[in-house]
Amino acid sequence: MAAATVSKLCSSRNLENAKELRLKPLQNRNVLKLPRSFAVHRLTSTKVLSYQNSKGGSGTIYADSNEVERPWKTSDARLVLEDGSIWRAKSFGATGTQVGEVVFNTSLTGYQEILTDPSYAGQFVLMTNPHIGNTGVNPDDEESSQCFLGGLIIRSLSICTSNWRCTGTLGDYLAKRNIMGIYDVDTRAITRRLRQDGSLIGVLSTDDSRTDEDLLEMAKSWKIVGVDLISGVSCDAPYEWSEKTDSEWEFKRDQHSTDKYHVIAYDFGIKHNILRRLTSYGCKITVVPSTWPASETLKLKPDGVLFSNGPGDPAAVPYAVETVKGIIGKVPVYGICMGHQLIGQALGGKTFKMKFGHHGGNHPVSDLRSGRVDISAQNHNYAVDPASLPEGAEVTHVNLNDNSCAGLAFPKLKLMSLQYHPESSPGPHDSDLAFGEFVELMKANKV
Ligand SMILES: NC(=O)CC[C@H](N)C(=O)O
Repeated sequence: MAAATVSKLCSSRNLENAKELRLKPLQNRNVLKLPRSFAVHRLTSTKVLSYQNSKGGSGTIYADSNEVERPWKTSDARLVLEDGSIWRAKSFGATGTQVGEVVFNTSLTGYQEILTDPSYAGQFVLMTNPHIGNTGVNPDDEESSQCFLGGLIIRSLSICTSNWRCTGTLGDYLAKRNIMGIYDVDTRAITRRLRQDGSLIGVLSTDDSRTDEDLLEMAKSWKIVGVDLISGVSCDAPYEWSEKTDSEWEFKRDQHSTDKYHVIAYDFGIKHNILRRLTSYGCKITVVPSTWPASETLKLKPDGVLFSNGPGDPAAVPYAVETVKGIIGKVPVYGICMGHQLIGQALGGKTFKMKFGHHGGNHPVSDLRSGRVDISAQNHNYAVDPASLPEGAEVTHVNLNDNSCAGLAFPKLKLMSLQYHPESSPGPHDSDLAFGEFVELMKANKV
């Protein structure tokens, strides 16, 4: 059908009150020009235009996406998943081609803290909250000095920012850090696919010269299991940390210890808020690289040792497990996420890869000792198998969504660990008291 015929059809008297008009694919022109009397309201999907004409009639026109002239960008990026599915999207941030594991995160807020969480190295984060970018970015919400993740996948990119702390847009922020982002993609459908089939590797590309088959091959041949990712995100040399939570955000003003406990914090990809919360609880912290020997740590005679969060497969970093083995039983220790998994292995237990993991700020966790339920922030794809743990190790917390192990203690070894994030950032603060528990563990060991 030629464009002229389409115009005639649209403006014909018969159609003035029409509610729906279906167009066959245009053969001669690739642009559909609507007659003046039709003001296009919006493009509700790539195939649907809603309109209102000057006579008060309104309705919907269906057309093939590349036959409609639109004032905004058409899809210029592809996400090719290892199952062969291809998702067309629009790009923002950096351009290029990137491979990674796709995980979905159910947090409603905190995208900047998620982007700077080093535990996402090697992964694309898909936000299930459809509206992202509305609060822009600011200098205070950084959880590390860099974005280590592979890319960001969102449904809708906010066209404006509104927040009193905002100093820039999400798009500019990602472009500056060379991180790819895509939007206008069906994030619900991808999430359902991941929930059904488990984690999938994907390739994001804005490069038209790469074929779908080429990108699929790239996705299929890439591996994340068995790869040491912590060495790529850890610091190079030890450093001191002394920054507390900013007084504006501090919510437990009077309860913190005034004693100073010296904590050595192993940086497997540590989030700043773990360091801030420990400092607020009265700790003096020395952060050390992932390869820092246990003997050097013990020489410093710390009051306690923290094993941090970090990306990737805990079974792929035997050197870190050896370090943990060399320290537990000698000083009080606290493990968070990757740190918890390494402790599990150091005790002789096993870790396994979950179907699609836990990522989000709304996971219920039960403390089996008190019966208390916390809503927690989580970000992990692996878990400790409690059945593999030796006698003396106790499961202290379980995730109420799937009963997986969410916390461990070994009182004789003065050891505690959590699979989730008591420091939140982003997420609820319910489990903040765990930092106090660690301080109590160090206190009891001192007297
Ligand atoms: N946040 C973390 O420390 C993640 C732990 C580990 N890399 C996992 O995915 O299970």
